[in-house]
Amino acid sequence: MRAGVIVYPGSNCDRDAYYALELAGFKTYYITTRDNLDSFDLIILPGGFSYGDYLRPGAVSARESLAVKEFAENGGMVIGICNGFQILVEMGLLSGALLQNDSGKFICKFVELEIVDNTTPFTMLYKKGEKIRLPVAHGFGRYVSVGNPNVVFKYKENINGSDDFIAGIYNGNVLGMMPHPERAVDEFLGSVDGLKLFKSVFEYIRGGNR
Ligand SMILES: NC(=O)CC[C@H](N)C(=O)O
Repeated sequence: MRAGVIVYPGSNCDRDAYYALELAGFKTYYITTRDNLDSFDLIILPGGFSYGDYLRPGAVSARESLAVKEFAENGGMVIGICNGFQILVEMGLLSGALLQNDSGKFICKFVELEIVDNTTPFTMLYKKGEKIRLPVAHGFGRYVSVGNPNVVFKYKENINGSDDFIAGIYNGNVLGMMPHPERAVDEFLGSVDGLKLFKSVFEYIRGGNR
């Protein structure tokens, strides 16, 4: 199973994502938006400050990620984490918007989350209602929903003012989430709760559901 981690100018979680994907069993590659994506089973848009977060976080990257959009629209699996989630929303692949935290401050800490939906390709190895601990690190994580997004994760405490405590949503084959599962895949990182996410999607693809 082949996973591609898109490296934008300003990405800073690409190596963490690579490490997590390899642990879950993927053969992983660093790629750019100009690479051919046809041979990949999964594309990751990692966290960071792509294009310096100008004009809004994810705004510039979204407009140079047409190949990712096409990949997702053809049914390819895509995960956007933190800045990657911001890019997916700016691309219109996921609904809503990610605005500045209600505190106006950057938040960097472990938070508790609830698995709201374990029927997705990304969460099928978790239990419904399971509580997990993942780190967050964002200044623009306040999710404002438009329509009825499919909620996958909720914060236990509303750390950033998101509508309905929403921390992550999905739409078929596309997942976006503000917390960082790739930074919680080994005991020395303080939590292993993120690993099951990458293993879930690995198992899903291996089952021939691509
Ligand atoms: N860790 C990240 O991906 C940071 C996300 C984003 N640039 C923000 O500050 O909101």
